[in-house]
Amino acid sequence: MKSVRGPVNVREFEHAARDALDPVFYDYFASGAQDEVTTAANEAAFRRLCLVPRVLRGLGPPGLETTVLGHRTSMPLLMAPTAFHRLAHPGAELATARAAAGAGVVMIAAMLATTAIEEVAGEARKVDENAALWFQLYVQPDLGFTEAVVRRAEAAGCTALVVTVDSPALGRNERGDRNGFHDLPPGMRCENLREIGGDVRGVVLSPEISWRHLDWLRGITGLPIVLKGVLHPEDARLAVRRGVDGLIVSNHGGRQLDTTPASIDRLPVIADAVGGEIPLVLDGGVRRGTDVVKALALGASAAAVGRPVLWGLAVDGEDGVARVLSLLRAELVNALTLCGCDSPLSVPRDLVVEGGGR
Ligand SMILES: Cc1cc2nc3c(=O)[nH]c(=O)nc-3n(C[C@H](O)[C@H](O)[C@H](O)COP(=O)(O)O)c2cc1C
Ligand SMILES: O=C(O)C(=O)c1ccccc1
Repeated sequence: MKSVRGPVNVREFEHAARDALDPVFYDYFASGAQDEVTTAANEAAFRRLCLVPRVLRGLGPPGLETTVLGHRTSMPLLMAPTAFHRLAHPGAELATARAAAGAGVVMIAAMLATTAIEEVAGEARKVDENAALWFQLYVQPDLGFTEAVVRRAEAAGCTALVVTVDSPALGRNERGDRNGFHDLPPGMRCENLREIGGDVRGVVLSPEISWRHLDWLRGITGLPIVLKGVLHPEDARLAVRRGVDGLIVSNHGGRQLDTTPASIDRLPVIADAVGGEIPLVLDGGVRRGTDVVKALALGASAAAVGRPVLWGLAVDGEDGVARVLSLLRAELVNALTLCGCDSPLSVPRDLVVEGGGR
């Protein structure tokens, strides 16, 4: 039998990416904060959770199409925002955007991208004129600058703002310290930060950012606002009360506060707190179709992937990202079928039990 060339799952993509990348850049992508307890916990938690399939349900093949925040998506998987795609591949965010648009999934473009949001949006639209692009924002104490960035995202046609709220300071990245990696290499800039010179060191992750800034943001833009990085049910309740449109249950891939719980382990309490009022997206450690099914069962409308996209990009640019997305799509079809589910909306809570649970 002819063997398949290239990685056959996300884990193999990571290994291939490690071979392809400058070790300093690989460390930047792979690392978590401090002891990387949370980064490891995210994946470990999915392995601990078990699926209990239903049988003889007589269903057809599952359809994966669904909506998140009113946006149609070809599957319940989004691209989480990640900074600095140019470190992975010269195609950078343009390659990622083409792959996302080609696969019909929402790309959440990072404020700290190495390609301008206008160019990313233009490229996505060449592939699919209805391609969905959301914009991730770090609210800056300089509100004038923050507003300028929001206006650029709006003008580029982004259809939601993802406000990252788990970053009142930057997590302590010790691999970066060891490697002396604190700035982009020459020739690379944060193209959404042109107004402040394009230097990532100009970005302020400030503990002064508060719900008042959210109210201000609500007042200056009509875009739906999604908070990224909520882990406490009380914050989820406050978000609903403040008119937030969606939440990403996330610990930033373990890159901010180390020793937070695995994000999938927080999903049930957050889902209880919001009671279906607003959609939830889960990210952190999603590496398999079965992981997506677990997130759906525990209350998410969709999951999102960060590093898997970067591994695909590092291995083969747009084609590598496209391959990662198609592997996850095929795994998701297979997992839903084996679970006895025919759509992302019909994944019951009792499909998931703790390891050894009843
Ligand atoms: C290299 C890298 C850069 C990231 N940059 C950002 C960022 O600029 N803004 C943000 O909100 N989250 C950022 N994240 C966090 C991701 O959006 C996401 O929460 C996380 O990667 C999910 O975990 P996973 O990598 O295990 O899929 C970054 C993650 C990585 C790995
Ligand atoms: O690396 C990250 O996870 C991230 O969000 C970030 C934050 C500030 C500067 C560069 C990247």
